[in-house]
Amino acid sequence: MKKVSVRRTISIAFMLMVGLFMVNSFAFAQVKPKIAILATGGTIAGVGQSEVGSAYKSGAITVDKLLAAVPQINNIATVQGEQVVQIGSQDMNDMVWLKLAKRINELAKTDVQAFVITHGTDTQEETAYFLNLVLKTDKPVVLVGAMRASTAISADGPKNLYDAVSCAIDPTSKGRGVMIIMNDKILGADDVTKTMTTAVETFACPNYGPLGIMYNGKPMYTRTSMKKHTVKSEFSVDNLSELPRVEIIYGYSNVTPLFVDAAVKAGVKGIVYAGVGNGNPSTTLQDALVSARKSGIAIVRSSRVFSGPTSQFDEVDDEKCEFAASWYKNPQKARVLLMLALTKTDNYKEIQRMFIEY
Ligand SMILES: NC(=O)CC[C@H](N)C(=O)O
Repeated sequence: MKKVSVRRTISIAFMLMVGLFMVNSFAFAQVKPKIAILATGGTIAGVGQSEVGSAYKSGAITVDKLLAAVPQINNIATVQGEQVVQIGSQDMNDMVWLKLAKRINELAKTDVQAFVITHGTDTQEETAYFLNLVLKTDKPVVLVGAMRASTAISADGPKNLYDAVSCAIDPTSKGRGVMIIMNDKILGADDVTKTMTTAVETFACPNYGPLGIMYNGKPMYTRTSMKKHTVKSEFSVDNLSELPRVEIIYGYSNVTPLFVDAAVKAGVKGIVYAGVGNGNPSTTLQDALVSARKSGIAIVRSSRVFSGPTSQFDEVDDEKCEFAASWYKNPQKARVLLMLALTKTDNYKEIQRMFIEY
């Protein structure tokens, strides 16, 4: 009788342990968040001629190879990789933006919990800002790149990619708008820009400061963006098959209306003027921009100066000229916002409102 009950106790204990193990491993499998990594190319996928030289080809390796270099990611997330394009980001264009945005909006409706986009650094800030304005999700979306090719000594891509995944799967990253992770920093799409051509420490938010830092694989946030983005944005790519054409024209001393005239002739819908100082055009340039405006082209004044606002009511009478001032948007981000603004309106007052809100 005693023997039977001892045996029974042992077998019950054994079954309990097996049960516990199964529940545990099931729970563990459940805990790993599902993440989509959308690859577009860039130096992070770059292959160099040597480990020490700077010459390399960007976008040379695929998403699978990229992920194979960082097996640690499999410990923290279940990854679904997709190769969207395989380009240097100097070749990024509106069509890829629309494709990327539509794909993320579609995946956001599934059980994918977060998104990481690998991207070349040259135009990474523009893609980030575009997505920030058109994605209809509060699931975390993080762009990541590298300054050193994957074959270089001390390649920065693997750590940046691990940080990007860690940031994206963290519950505190929800609803913060699109972010860029580079070199331990978490940078908001509304302000982030590339500040040095070759350095690893190149991305910064010159006006608002970073959103936080990555520390031991965890995001430590110190700031939240006050600008409208993602689910609160009025812009949508749902019915768009192309974007209105907007060109950027650069300001300098002795500038002539040559490029404004060319833009008008080419039939652009908007011009961003990267003016000197507080977005100032020369007298002749201003006349050319006013006549472009009169012909129906939207004009936004921005600045070639690295930081600070291009503010209204300074040396240019924006009301009289029917211009909008870009405030904290640099010319390349101003172009993104103006393209989306033009999908809604060409009223300069409305466009000005958007430049204040986004
Ligand atoms: N560091 C980089 O990613 C630059 C490589 C390339 N020009 C690109 O932007 O894709």
